[in-house]
Amino acid sequence: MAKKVAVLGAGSWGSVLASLLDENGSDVKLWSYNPQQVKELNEEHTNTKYIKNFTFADSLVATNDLKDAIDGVDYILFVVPTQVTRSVAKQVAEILADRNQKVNIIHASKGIEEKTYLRLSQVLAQEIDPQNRKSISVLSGPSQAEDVVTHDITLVTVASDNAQAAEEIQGLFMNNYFRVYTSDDVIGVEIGAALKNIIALGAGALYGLGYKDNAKAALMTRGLAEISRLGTSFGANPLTFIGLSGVGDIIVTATSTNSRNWRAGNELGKGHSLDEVVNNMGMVIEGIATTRAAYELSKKRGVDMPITSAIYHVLYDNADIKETINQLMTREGRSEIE
Ligand SMILES: NC(=O)C1=CN([C@@H]2O[C@H](COP(=O)(O)OP(=O)(O)OC[C@H]3O[C@@H](n4cnc5c(N)ncnc54)[C@H](OP(=O)(O)O)[C@@H]3O)[C@@H](O)[C@H]2O)C=CC1
Ligand SMILES: O=C(CO)COP(=O)(O)O
Repeated sequence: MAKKVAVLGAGSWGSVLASLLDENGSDVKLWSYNPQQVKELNEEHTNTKYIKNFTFADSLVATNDLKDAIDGVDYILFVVPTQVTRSVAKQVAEILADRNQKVNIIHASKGIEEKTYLRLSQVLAQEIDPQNRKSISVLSGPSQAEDVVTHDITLVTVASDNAQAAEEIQGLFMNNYFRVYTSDDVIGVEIGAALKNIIALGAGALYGLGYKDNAKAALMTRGLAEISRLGTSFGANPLTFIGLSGVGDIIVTATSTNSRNWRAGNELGKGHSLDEVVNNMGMVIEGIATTRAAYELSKKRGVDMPITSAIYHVLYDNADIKETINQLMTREGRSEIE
C-alpha cells in the first residue's frame, strides 16, 4: 500500500521532494503556510517563485491546513528553513498529541539553530513527544532542487537513530535518478550539511572578487577540515565528512550557480551589502544564520575554525573581505593534518 507522507514547506526543496515522492507512488500532501501558493500549486500545478519552468503532476496535492496535511500519515518530512523548524514542530507536536498519532519524522533542512546551537534532529526531538514519534531521520547530500527536478543523477544519505526507519526511507525516496544511502551518523550528516553553506558563501565571495580555481579548491578543502574538526568534537564519524553530506555537498554548493548560498556570497564579493543580498534573494540563505551559530559554537568548544570566523566577521562585523582574506593567508604556518 502507498505510504502517506506530509511534506512541510513548499519552497524549492520541499516542493521538489514532494514531487519526487509523488512520482515514486507515495500518497503525498504538501503543506505551505501561504494560501496563495497552495492555490497556485493546486490550480496551476506550478510553484513559480521557487521552481521555474516546471509543471507538477496533477496528483500532487497541496494544503494550507496542517491538521489535514498530517492526518493519518506514516511520515512527516520537515523542509522549512532551519530557524522556523522549531515553531512548525511545535504546531505538529500539538496535533499529534491530541490525536495520539505516532509517525516517523524526517527532515531535509540544513542548518544549526541560532542561540541553542542545536542540530535539527535535536530540535525535533525536543518538540515532538517520544510517544508521538517512531524515529527521527535526516535526508541530506549534494542535491540542488533545480537539478533534481530535471532528473539529474543525484545521490544522498539518510541518517537515522533507527536503522529500520533509515532503510524504509531509503526505499521511499530511491528511483533511477535519485539514489539514497543509509547511515547511522546523524551528527556527522547534520553538521556537514549545515556548515557546508558557510563554505559556499565563501566560495561565492571569492568568485565575486575575481579569485580563480586554486582559491576555490583551497577554501573547499580547508573548509571541510574545520567542519570535520567541529563534527568529530561532537562524536561524528570522520569518514562521514568524505561522504555525500561532507565533501559531496561542499562540491555542489560551493560550485553551483543555482546555490542560494553561493549566489549570496558572489553578490557580497561584488560589493553588495548583506541587506541587499538577503532582500534580493527571496529564498532562504541558510549559511548566514549558521555562520553565526557555528562561530559561537567553535568559541564555546575551543575548536579552531579560521574560515568560519573570517566569514562571520565579514557578515556580522562589516569586516573588509580583502583584508580578511589577507589575514587568513598570513596566519602562522602550520602542519596540514593536526
Ligand atoms: N533548495 C535546495 O536545492 C535545497 C535546500 N535544502 C534545504 O532545505 C531547506 C528549505 O530550503 P528551500 O526549500 O531551498 O527554501 P525556500 O526559501 O525555497 O523555501 C522555504 C519555504 O519555507 C516557507 N516558510 C518560511 N517561513 C515559514 C514559517 N514560519 N512556517 C512555515 N513555512 C515557512 C517559505 O514560505 P515563504 O517564502 O512564503 O515565506 C517557503 O515556502 C533549507 O534548510 C535548505 O538548506 C536542502 C537541499 C537542497
Ligand atoms: O543544499 C543544497 C544542495 O545540496 C542547496 O544549497 P543552497 O541552499 O545554497 O541552494
